[in-house]
Amino acid sequence: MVEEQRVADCVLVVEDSRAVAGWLAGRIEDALGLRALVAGSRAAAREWLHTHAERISAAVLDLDLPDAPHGEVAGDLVERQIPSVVLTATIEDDLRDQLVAAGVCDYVLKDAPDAIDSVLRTLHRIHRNHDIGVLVVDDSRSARAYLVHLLGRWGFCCYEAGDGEQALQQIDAETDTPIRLVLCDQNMPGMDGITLIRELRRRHTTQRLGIIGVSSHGSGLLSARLLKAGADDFLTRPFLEEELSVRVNQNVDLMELLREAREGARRDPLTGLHNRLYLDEIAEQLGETARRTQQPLGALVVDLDHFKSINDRLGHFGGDTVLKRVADQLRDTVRRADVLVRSGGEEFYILTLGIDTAGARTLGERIRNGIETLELVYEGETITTSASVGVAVLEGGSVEEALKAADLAMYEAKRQGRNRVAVLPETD
Ligand SMILES: Nc1nc2c(ncn2[C@@H]2O[C@H](COP(=O)(O)OP(=O)(O)OP(=O)(O)O)[C@@H](O)[C@H]2O)c(=O)[nH]1
Repeated sequence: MVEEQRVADCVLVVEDSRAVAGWLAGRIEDALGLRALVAGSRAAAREWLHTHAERISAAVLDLDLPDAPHGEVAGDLVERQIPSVVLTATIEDDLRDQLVAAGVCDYVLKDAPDAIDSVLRTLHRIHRNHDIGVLVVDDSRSARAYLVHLLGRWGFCCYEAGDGEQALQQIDAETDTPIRLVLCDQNMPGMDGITLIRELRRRHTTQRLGIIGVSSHGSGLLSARLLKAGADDFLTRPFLEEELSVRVNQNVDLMELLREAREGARRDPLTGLHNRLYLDEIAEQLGETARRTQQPLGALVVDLDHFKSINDRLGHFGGDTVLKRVADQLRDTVRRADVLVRSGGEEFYILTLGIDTAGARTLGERIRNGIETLELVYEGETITTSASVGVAVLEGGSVEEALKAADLAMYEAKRQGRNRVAVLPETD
């Protein structure tokens, strides 16, 4: 690792207009959940840098300050390797070149209608990038150093590999900041870029690992070959520093979106719990872990009683409120390692490893009691609810078999009068 990871939760806002600074600080705190440190002059900015440098994740800079009218403050930030975004009134080519050469990572036109959104997007990226490892693969030490330098401006945590073999080892090695993106040169002795990309892609999906191919010979055919081998994007040398940052950030954005979409598809939007799709995906592995480690697999099916009458009385919004509260209660009751799923409607599944029948019965009873004693008030009306809980513990069985048995037990609990726990098969 060549760049030290910075644990930081503040953004430095350097702006001499109090009104603009206050407004920016508010938006940063609301949108990003980061603390904004405000400085109205270069001297004040230096004071923050003196006392808080380790906590500053990024900075937003006004270049025209009473005690530094020519953007001198940018140098103070760059010197400390703090990624900076400049808010500027004009962006002539000269100024742009000057800013980029000074090491500023982005600039935003003050008067642009989406200026604040651009600043927030850039700050979000920088802050996020601190947790993203980028592996730079190139046989040229100076080419690697240049890329690492540019990526460091954007907060990335960089790793280096001098050839394909090293890159494959690095990808599989444990690192403090997992490698999520590879920048891979095409022309390397031994394994070339295309071969390495093919191998990386065989091992990892785009969602897990982004790959950008870098080539020195700008032929369209080579770019196409890099993409066909599995790269998500490519860069042709020589490139503008801005092109690199845009491509890298957009690829990381895409991975983030894919991850969010995937995660969202596996969550129930009402309660925020995992859903059936998630359970189906992990079921096989969970059963396999139970068998391999010879741990019993406990399944609990929790079904609310007479939930239809709650909907009939309170309407669907009222019913939804009850479901959310029950979900919170279940979340608070199970252990972090347990699997908790809203399987549909008013039914929830819990899967837990290494529990015996007595323990699972106790857990079922705790859940039943927690739901019965929930303090629920909806539109001034006090509501009570209860649940029937089916419990099954299998040794060496699958998740499906455990849930089937727990489901039968849940129906037995309903049959016996509801608001109770039933265990199947009865082994006690
Ligand atoms: N508010 C709300 N209701 C839901 C949701 N999903 C399912 N339901 C309702 O849950 C009720 C389930 O009714 P039933 O299957 O008859 O079960 P029950 O009334 O709980 O009766 P028992 O399970 O036999 O005790 C139905 O009225 C569904 O419309 C949801 O997301 N929100």
